[in-house]
Amino acid sequence: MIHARGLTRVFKVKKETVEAVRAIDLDVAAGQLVAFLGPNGAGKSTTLRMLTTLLPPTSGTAMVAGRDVARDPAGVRARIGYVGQQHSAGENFLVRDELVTQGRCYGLTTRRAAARADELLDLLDLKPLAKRKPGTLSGGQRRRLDIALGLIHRPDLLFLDEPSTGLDPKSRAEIWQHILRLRETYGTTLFLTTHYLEEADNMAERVVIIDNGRIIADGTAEQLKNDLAGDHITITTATEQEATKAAHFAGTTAEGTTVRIRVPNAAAALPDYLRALDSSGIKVITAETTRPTLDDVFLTLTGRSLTDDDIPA
Ligand SMILES: Nc1ncnc2c1ncn2[C@@H]1O[C@H](COP(=O)(O)OP(=O)(O)OP(=O)(O)O)[C@@H](O)[C@H]1O
Repeated sequence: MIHARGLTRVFKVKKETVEAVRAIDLDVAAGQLVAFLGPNGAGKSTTLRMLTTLLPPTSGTAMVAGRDVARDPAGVRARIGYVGQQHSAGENFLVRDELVTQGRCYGLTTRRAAARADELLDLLDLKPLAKRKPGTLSGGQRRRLDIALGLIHRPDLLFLDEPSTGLDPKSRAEIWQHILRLRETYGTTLFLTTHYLEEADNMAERVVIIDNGRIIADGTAEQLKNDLAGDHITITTATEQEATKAAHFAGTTAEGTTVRIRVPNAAAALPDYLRALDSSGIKVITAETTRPTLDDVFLTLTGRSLTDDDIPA
């Protein structure tokens, strides 16, 4: 559904050159749900804008929904939907009328546009709001309308830029329910960016991480966590000397009275580690095991946290 090779975008701002996206290769199969992650300024939006024909690549190629983004942008646009960070509905029409009007813009007959509007109002639980103006909807309702508008022409592939950002936790959960439901109903391929790592971890079947314009990891969340981060065992001891000794056993260093070690399977490794410490006379006060997060994956790869807002663009 997406095949990009050497996709690159360079911006020239006065005398400065910004390499926003650097020669990325990306293949997404039909029906996949891919979460595209990266810190601020990593190149997510620029990639999305190139794949959706909103921005021409500086070099490289991309076939999206079977069409070339450079040679046949109109063909790409007819086959994809794009839900950007800005709202897609104006304020002039009521919700259902907006859907019908945008359907007509895609060349649907009034009858077919109306039928499609009703189908989407149903799918996205917007039926009771059909006669409201978009400006009167809540944030979550408005986002559902944006998604409905992105789907009006039955695209095979839907791009969503930060679909859950700015919503309260309940509305975020609802948006995800709807995203999963539309995938189940239509088999739509979904490519989305998100800042919420737990969402990517729980919902996406594939996670692609971009940093500094380059793809640095690509796989299922489980694969990435197992291969690149591993489990952790954290113990605390009564004294710093004991912690230093306990850390030495595991080939690491202690922080005060805390020792944190990385192992492939923490639940299996913990009993042996505790026995070894016990037989050396080291008294362990607390012990816990933790599974890694996608942030641990990013930390391993870059030495920085994905959730760190201070990461320079
Ligand atoms: N029109 C532009 N002119 C100059 N530089 C740009 C332009 N658009 C993006 N950039 C730069 O390209 C880099 C990538 O930006 P992009 O918006 O793709 O990042 P992002 O990963 O989407 O970030 P965020 O999560 O903050 O939206 C940044 O350094 C940004 O400042």
